[in-house]
Amino acid sequence: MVFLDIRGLSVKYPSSSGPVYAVDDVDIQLEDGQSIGIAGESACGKSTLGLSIIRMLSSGTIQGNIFFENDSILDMSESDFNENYRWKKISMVFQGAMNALDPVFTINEQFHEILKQHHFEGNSKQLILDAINSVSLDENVLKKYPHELSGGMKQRVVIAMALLLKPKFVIADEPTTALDMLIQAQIIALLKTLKKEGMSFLLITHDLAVLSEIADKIGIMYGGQIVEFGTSEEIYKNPQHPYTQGLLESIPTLKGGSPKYIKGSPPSLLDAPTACRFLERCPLAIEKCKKLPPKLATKTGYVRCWLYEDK
Ligand SMILES: Nc1ncnc2c1ncn2[C@@H]1O[C@H](COP(=O)(O)OP(=O)(O)OP(=O)(O)O)[C@@H](O)[C@H]1O
Repeated sequence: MVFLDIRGLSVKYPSSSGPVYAVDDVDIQLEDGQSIGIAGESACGKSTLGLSIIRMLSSGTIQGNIFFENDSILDMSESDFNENYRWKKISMVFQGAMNALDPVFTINEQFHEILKQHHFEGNSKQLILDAINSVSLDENVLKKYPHELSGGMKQRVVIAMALLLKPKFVIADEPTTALDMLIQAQIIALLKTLKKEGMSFLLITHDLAVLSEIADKIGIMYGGQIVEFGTSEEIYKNPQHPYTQGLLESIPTLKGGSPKYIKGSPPSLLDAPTACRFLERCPLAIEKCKKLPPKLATKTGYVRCWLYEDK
Protein backbone atom coordinates (compact mmCIF):
# COMPACT_ATOMS: atom_id res chain seq x y z
CA MET A 1 0.00 0.00 0.00
CA VAL A 2 1.20 3.52 -0.80
CA PHE A 3 1.87 5.30 2.52
CA LEU A 4 3.44 8.47 1.14
CA ASP A 5 1.86 10.12 -1.84
CA ILE A 6 3.18 13.53 -2.87
CA ARG A 7 1.36 15.24 -5.74
CA GLY A 8 2.40 18.44 -7.50
CA LEU A 9 4.35 19.76 -4.52
CA SER A 10 5.79 23.26 -5.04
CA VAL A 11 7.51 25.58 -2.57
CA LYS A 12 8.32 29.23 -3.19
CA TYR A 13 10.46 31.26 -0.76
CA PRO A 14 10.27 35.03 -0.66
CA SER A 15 13.60 36.83 -1.11
CA SER A 16 14.78 40.40 -1.70
CA SER A 17 15.43 39.47 -5.36
CA GLY A 18 12.00 37.92 -5.89
CA PRO A 19 10.47 34.48 -5.28
CA VAL A 20 12.79 31.47 -5.11
CA TYR A 21 11.24 28.45 -6.86
CA ALA A 22 12.90 25.93 -4.52
CA VAL A 23 10.63 22.95 -5.23
CA ASP A 24 8.53 22.72 -8.36
CA ASP A 25 5.78 20.24 -9.14
CA VAL A 26 7.22 17.19 -7.41
CA ASP A 27 5.43 13.81 -7.40
CA ILE A 28 6.60 10.90 -5.21
CA GLN A 29 4.87 7.65 -4.25
CA LEU A 30 6.28 5.25 -1.68
CA GLU A 31 4.87 1.88 -0.64
CA ASP A 32 4.99 0.46 2.90
CA GLY A 33 8.54 -0.51 3.83
CA GLN A 34 10.10 1.34 0.92
CA SER A 35 12.78 4.00 1.25
CA ILE A 36 13.62 6.75 -1.18
CA GLY A 37 16.84 8.56 -1.92
CA ILE A 38 16.90 12.13 -3.17
CA ALA A 39 20.08 13.13 -4.95
CA GLY A 40 21.18 16.26 -6.73
CA GLU A 41 23.63 19.15 -6.64
CA SER A 42 23.75 21.76 -3.92
CA ALA A 43 20.80 24.14 -3.62
CA CYS A 44 18.50 22.12 -5.90
CA GLY A 45 15.73 21.93 -3.29
CA LYS A 46 16.43 18.64 -1.46
CA SER A 47 16.22 19.99 2.08
CA THR A 48 13.18 22.09 1.20
CA LEU A 49 11.42 18.94 0.03
CA GLY A 50 12.23 17.16 3.32
CA LEU A 51 11.22 20.14 5.44
CA SER A 52 7.91 20.43 3.58
CA ILE A 53 6.98 16.85 4.47
CA ILE A 54 7.55 17.46 8.17
CA ARG A 55 6.02 20.94 7.88
CA MET A 56 9.04 22.78 9.18
CA LEU A 57 9.71 25.32 6.45
CA SER A 58 10.96 28.52 8.03
CA SER A 59 9.15 30.64 5.43
CA GLY A 60 7.63 30.35 1.98
CA THR A 61 4.40 29.13 0.47
CA ILE A 62 3.60 25.56 -0.33
CA GLN A 63 1.25 24.15 -2.96
CA GLY A 64 0.16 20.64 -3.87
CA ASN A 65 -0.70 17.65 -1.72
CA ILE A 66 1.12 15.33 0.65
CA PHE A 67 -0.87 12.29 1.76
CA PHE A 68 0.58 10.21 4.58
CA GLU A 69 -1.37 6.99 5.14
CA ASN A 70 -4.18 8.68 3.19
CA ASP A 71 -4.30 11.74 5.48
CA SER A 72 -3.68 15.06 3.80
CA ILE A 73 -0.99 16.45 6.05
CA LEU A 74 -0.89 19.91 4.50
CA ASP A 75 -4.58 20.37 5.30
CA MET A 76 -4.23 19.52 9.00
CA SER A 77 -4.09 22.11 11.73
CA GLU A 78 -0.62 22.66 13.19
CA SER A 79 -1.77 21.26 16.55
CA ASP A 80 -3.18 18.11 14.90
CA PHE A 81 0.04 17.57 12.94
CA ASN A 82 2.22 18.20 15.98
CA GLU A 83 0.11 16.00 18.23
CA ASN A 84 -0.18 13.01 15.92
CA TYR A 85 2.44 13.13 13.19
CA ARG A 86 5.57 15.16 13.85
CA TRP A 87 8.17 12.94 15.54
CA LYS A 88 5.53 10.23 16.14
CA LYS A 89 4.98 9.08 12.56
CA ILE A 90 7.38 11.32 10.64
CA SER A 91 10.66 12.58 12.03
CA MET A 92 13.78 14.15 10.64
CA VAL A 93 17.52 14.10 11.11
CA PHE A 94 18.30 17.68 10.15
CA GLN A 95 21.31 18.64 8.09
CA GLY A 96 24.21 19.38 10.44
CA ALA A 97 22.09 18.47 13.48
CA MET A 98 24.99 16.88 15.32
CA ASN A 99 26.60 20.31 15.51
CA ALA A 100 23.39 21.78 16.90
CA LEU A 101 23.27 19.63 20.04
CA ASP A 102 23.06 21.99 23.00
CA PRO A 103 26.54 22.16 24.60
CA VAL A 104 25.26 23.00 28.10
CA PHE A 105 22.91 20.02 28.52
CA THR A 106 23.71 16.33 28.81
CA ILE A 107 22.46 13.99 26.10
CA ASN A 108 19.94 12.58 28.57
CA GLU A 109 18.51 16.05 29.26
CA GLN A 110 18.20 16.66 25.54
CA PHE A 111 16.27 13.43 25.04
CA HIS A 112 13.94 14.37 27.89
CA GLU A 113 13.38 17.79 26.34
CA ILE A 114 12.09 16.15 23.15
CA LEU A 115 9.71 13.98 25.17
CA LYS A 116 8.51 17.03 27.07
CA GLN A 117 7.88 18.91 23.81
CA HIS A 118 5.76 16.00 22.63
CA HIS A 119 3.89 15.59 25.94
CA PHE A 120 5.08 12.01 26.34
CA GLU A 121 3.64 10.42 29.47
CA GLY A 122 4.90 6.80 29.40
CA ASN A 123 8.15 5.21 30.58
CA SER A 124 10.59 7.80 29.26
CA LYS A 125 13.70 6.10 30.65
CA GLN A 126 12.95 2.90 28.74
CA LEU A 127 12.08 4.77 25.57
CA ILE A 128 15.39 6.65 25.65
CA LEU A 129 17.32 3.43 26.30
CA ASP A 130 15.54 1.75 23.38
CA ALA A 131 16.51 4.63 21.10
CA ILE A 132 20.13 4.61 22.30
CA ASN A 133 20.35 0.84 21.88
CA SER A 134 18.84 0.96 18.41
CA VAL A 135 21.79 3.04 17.22
CA SER A 136 24.26 0.76 19.04
CA LEU A 137 25.38 3.32 21.59
CA ASP A 138 26.19 2.53 25.19
CA GLU A 139 23.87 4.09 27.76
CA ASN A 140 26.91 5.90 29.27
CA VAL A 141 26.56 8.48 26.51
CA LEU A 142 23.43 9.75 28.23
CA LYS A 143 25.49 11.26 31.04
CA LYS A 144 27.81 13.04 28.68
CA TYR A 145 27.84 16.49 27.14
CA PRO A 146 28.06 16.78 23.33
CA HIS A 147 31.73 17.87 23.39
CA GLU A 148 32.62 14.57 25.09
CA LEU A 149 31.41 12.55 22.09
CA SER A 150 33.06 11.84 18.73
CA GLY A 151 31.43 12.99 15.49
CA GLY A 152 30.11 9.50 14.76
CA MET A 153 28.65 9.21 18.26
CA LYS A 154 26.97 12.60 17.97
CA GLN A 155 25.47 11.63 14.63
CA ARG A 156 24.13 8.43 16.22
CA VAL A 157 22.65 10.51 19.02
CA VAL A 158 20.75 12.76 16.60
CA ILE A 159 19.53 9.69 14.69
CA ALA A 160 18.40 8.16 18.02
CA MET A 161 16.54 11.40 18.77
CA ALA A 162 14.68 11.09 15.48
CA LEU A 163 13.85 7.46 16.32
CA LEU A 164 12.74 8.23 19.86
CA LEU A 165 8.99 8.03 19.33
CA LYS A 166 9.34 5.10 16.92
CA PRO A 167 8.18 6.85 13.73
CA LYS A 168 7.32 4.97 10.58
CA PHE A 169 9.14 7.41 8.33
CA VAL A 170 12.43 9.24 8.92
CA ILE A 171 13.76 12.01 6.71
CA ALA A 172 17.55 11.98 6.94
CA ASP A 173 19.19 15.08 5.46
CA GLU A 174 22.83 14.37 4.60
CA PRO A 175 23.32 12.05 7.60
CA THR A 176 26.79 10.97 6.49
CA THR A 177 28.22 14.24 5.19
CA ALA A 178 31.26 15.50 7.13
CA LEU A 179 31.92 12.07 8.65
CA ASP A 180 34.99 10.04 7.82
CA MET A 181 34.61 6.97 5.58
CA LEU A 182 34.55 4.46 8.43
CA ILE A 183 31.88 6.31 10.39
CA GLN A 184 29.92 6.85 7.16
CA ALA A 185 29.92 3.09 6.63
CA GLN A 186 28.71 2.57 10.22
CA ILE A 187 25.84 5.03 9.77
CA ILE A 188 24.81 3.41 6.48
CA ALA A 189 24.90 -0.02 8.12
CA LEU A 190 22.74 1.37 10.93
CA LEU A 191 20.16 2.79 8.51
CA LYS A 192 20.09 -0.55 6.68
CA THR A 193 19.37 -2.40 9.94
CA LEU A 194 16.60 0.03 10.87
CA LYS A 195 15.14 -0.41 7.40
CA LYS A 196 15.12 -4.18 7.83
CA GLU A 197 13.20 -3.62 11.05
CA GLY A 198 10.47 -1.87 9.06
CA MET A 199 11.39 1.81 9.08
CA SER A 200 11.23 3.84 5.88
CA PHE A 201 13.63 6.64 5.02
CA LEU A 202 13.81 9.60 2.78
CA LEU A 203 17.54 9.93 2.48
CA ILE A 204 18.91 13.18 1.11
CA THR A 205 22.47 13.16 -0.17
CA HIS A 206 24.85 14.37 -2.87
CA ASP A 207 26.33 10.91 -2.86
CA LEU A 208 24.74 8.43 -5.26
CA ALA A 209 26.89 5.60 -3.95
CA VAL A 210 25.36 6.04 -0.47
CA LEU A 211 21.85 5.91 -1.93
CA SER A 212 22.46 2.61 -3.67
CA GLU A 213 22.79 1.00 -0.24
CA ILE A 214 19.45 2.14 1.19
CA ALA A 215 17.02 3.36 -1.42
CA ASP A 216 14.36 1.27 -3.16
CA LYS A 217 13.38 4.34 -5.16
CA ILE A 218 15.38 7.34 -6.23
CA GLY A 219 14.40 10.87 -7.14
CA ILE A 220 17.00 12.86 -9.02
CA MET A 221 16.52 16.56 -8.30
CA TYR A 222 17.67 19.37 -10.51
CA GLY A 223 16.74 23.03 -10.21
CA GLY A 224 13.85 22.36 -7.80
CA GLN A 225 12.32 19.59 -9.89
CA ILE A 226 12.53 15.84 -9.73
CA VAL A 227 13.78 15.25 -13.25
CA GLU A 228 13.74 11.47 -12.89
CA PHE A 229 11.97 9.17 -10.44
CA GLY A 230 11.99 5.38 -10.43
CA THR A 231 13.29 2.27 -8.75
CA SER A 232 16.98 2.35 -7.81
CA GLU A 233 17.62 -0.52 -10.14
CA GLU A 234 16.18 1.33 -13.13
CA ILE A 235 17.88 4.61 -12.26
CA TYR A 236 21.29 2.95 -11.94
CA LYS A 237 20.99 0.50 -14.82
CA ASN A 238 18.94 2.46 -17.25
CA PRO A 239 19.09 6.20 -16.47
CA GLN A 240 16.92 8.18 -18.87
CA HIS A 241 17.46 11.85 -18.10
CA PRO A 242 20.70 13.33 -19.45
CA TYR A 243 21.30 14.86 -16.00
CA THR A 244 20.97 11.46 -14.28
CA GLN A 245 23.32 10.02 -16.87
CA GLY A 246 25.80 12.81 -16.21
CA LEU A 247 25.59 12.34 -12.44
CA LEU A 248 26.23 8.61 -12.72
CA GLU A 249 29.16 9.17 -15.07
CA SER A 250 30.68 11.58 -12.57
CA ILE A 251 31.10 8.85 -9.92
CA PRO A 252 34.77 7.87 -9.77
CA THR A 253 35.47 4.16 -10.28
CA LEU A 254 38.52 2.13 -9.40
CA LYS A 255 38.77 0.62 -12.91
CA GLY A 256 37.73 3.40 -15.25
CA GLY A 257 39.55 6.51 -16.41
CA SER A 258 38.93 9.92 -14.94
CA PRO A 259 35.28 10.61 -14.07
CA LYS A 260 33.34 12.97 -16.32
CA TYR A 261 31.74 16.07 -14.95
CA ILE A 262 28.71 18.05 -16.00
CA LYS A 263 29.86 21.35 -17.50
CA GLY A 264 28.18 24.58 -16.47
CA SER A 265 26.28 25.44 -13.34
CA PRO A 266 22.72 24.93 -12.08
CA PRO A 267 19.98 27.40 -13.06
CA SER A 268 18.91 30.30 -10.88
CA LEU A 269 15.85 29.35 -8.86
CA LEU A 270 14.76 32.98 -9.06
CA ASP A 271 13.37 32.32 -12.55
CA ALA A 272 10.07 30.48 -12.78
CA PRO A 273 10.63 27.32 -14.82
CA THR A 274 9.36 27.81 -18.38
CA ALA A 275 11.92 25.66 -20.23
CA CYS A 276 13.69 22.45 -19.30
CA ARG A 277 15.76 23.32 -16.22
CA PHE A 278 18.74 21.41 -17.65
CA LEU A 279 18.62 23.08 -21.10
CA GLU A 280 21.82 25.15 -20.76
CA ARG A 281 23.96 22.15 -19.77
CA CYS A 282 22.34 19.34 -21.70
CA PRO A 283 24.46 17.70 -24.42
CA LEU A 284 21.30 16.29 -26.05
CA ALA A 285 19.10 19.40 -26.07
CA ILE A 286 16.67 19.85 -28.95
CA GLU A 287 14.48 22.79 -29.97
CA LYS A 288 11.55 21.48 -27.97
CA CYS A 289 13.52 21.72 -24.71
CA LYS A 290 12.78 25.47 -24.71
CA LYS A 291 9.35 24.41 -23.46
CA LEU A 292 8.82 22.93 -20.00
CA PRO A 293 8.87 19.14 -20.35
CA PRO A 294 5.95 17.16 -18.90
CA LYS A 295 6.47 14.19 -16.60
CA LEU A 296 6.61 11.25 -19.00
CA ALA A 297 5.96 7.77 -17.65
CA THR A 298 8.89 5.37 -17.53
CA LYS A 299 8.96 1.69 -16.57
CA THR A 300 8.97 2.46 -12.85
CA GLY A 301 8.32 6.19 -12.49
CA TYR A 302 8.69 9.27 -14.62
CA VAL A 303 11.21 11.44 -16.43
CA ARG A 304 10.96 15.13 -17.27
CA CYS A 305 12.60 15.11 -20.66
CA TRP A 306 11.30 15.76 -24.18
CA LEU A 307 13.59 13.03 -25.59
CA TYR A 308 11.11 10.45 -24.33
CA GLU A 309 7.96 12.10 -25.66
CA ASP A 310 7.21 9.39 -28.22
CA LYS A 311 8.49 6.39 -26.27
N1 LIG B 1 14.37 30.21 4.09
C1 LIG B 1 14.75 30.45 2.84
N2 LIG B 1 14.50 31.65 2.26
C2 LIG B 1 14.86 31.91 0.97
N3 LIG B 1 15.47 31.01 0.16
C3 LIG B 1 15.75 29.82 0.70
C4 LIG B 1 15.42 29.47 2.06
N4 LIG B 1 15.83 28.19 2.30
C5 LIG B 1 16.40 27.77 1.15
N5 LIG B 1 16.36 28.73 0.20
C6 LIG B 1 16.84 28.63 -1.19
O1 LIG B 1 16.11 27.56 -1.80
C7 LIG B 1 16.95 26.83 -2.70
C8 LIG B 1 16.93 25.35 -2.31
O2 LIG B 1 17.59 25.22 -1.04
P1 LIG B 1 17.71 23.80 -0.31
O3 LIG B 1 18.42 24.05 0.98
O4 LIG B 1 16.38 23.17 -0.26
O5 LIG B 1 18.66 23.00 -1.32
P2 LIG B 1 19.51 21.67 -1.10
O6 LIG B 1 19.43 20.90 -2.36
O7 LIG B 1 19.07 20.99 0.15
O8 LIG B 1 20.97 22.25 -0.91
P3 LIG B 1 22.24 21.61 -0.14
O9 LIG B 1 22.55 20.31 -0.82
O10 LIG B 1 23.32 22.64 -0.37
O11 LIG B 1 21.85 21.46 1.29
C9 LIG B 1 18.33 27.48 -2.60
O12 LIG B 1 18.44 28.40 -3.67
C10 LIG B 1 18.29 28.22 -1.28
O13 LIG B 1 19.13 29.36 -1.30
